[in-house]
Amino acid sequence: MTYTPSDIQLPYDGIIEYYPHLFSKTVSDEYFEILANEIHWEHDKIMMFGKEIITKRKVGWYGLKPYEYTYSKNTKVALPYTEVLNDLSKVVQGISDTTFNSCLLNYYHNGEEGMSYHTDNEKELKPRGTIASLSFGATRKFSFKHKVSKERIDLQLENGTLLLMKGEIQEHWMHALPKTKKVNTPRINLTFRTIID
Ligand SMILES: O=C(O)CCC(=O)C(=O)O
Ligand SMILES: [Fe+2]
Repeated sequence: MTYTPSDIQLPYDGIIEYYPHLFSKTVSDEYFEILANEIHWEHDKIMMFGKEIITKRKVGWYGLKPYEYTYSKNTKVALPYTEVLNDLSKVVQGISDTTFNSCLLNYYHNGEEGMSYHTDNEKELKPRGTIASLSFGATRKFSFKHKVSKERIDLQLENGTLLLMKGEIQEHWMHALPKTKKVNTPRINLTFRTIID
């Protein structure tokens, strides 16, 4: 099966590929349930204004090896892929023509949980490596903001959507999952990544 991305693009300095309905609603709902139940979800610790904060959002970190991943001065050791993570990894690898070895998962209980502007440029990651982001559950707005021009591009990430972030994008564009009072249901996001071995 070949998949065609939508024609949504960043105007310059990086590439996205956006696949609005990679999975049907039925299949996506099944993935949501399995991931909600089987992932070892933990609250995340981040540094904010020099203080350690425990997020309401929960995270999971999985890999083909027990990779260590440090962000905001917090180190996590990857758990082994589950069967579903293995299946999803194969699907996104086929579409993106990339080999991933790890997956960061985020569980947002509702719209009051989000992620502020950042780039996925941790030193463990392969430079300019593609990142594949799968979304299940509630539709949420996802925003890109250019570091210099401040131009903003918004997408809606629906249940069963795939977003690829490619090339130099992390050097020039930040991304965020803005908080919103309009969403009362949970969302799970998976970002498949390549850690340098
Ligand atoms: O939940 C999302 O869509 C974004 C997650 C994200 O940016 C990250 O995990 O680095
Ligand atoms: Fe990110």
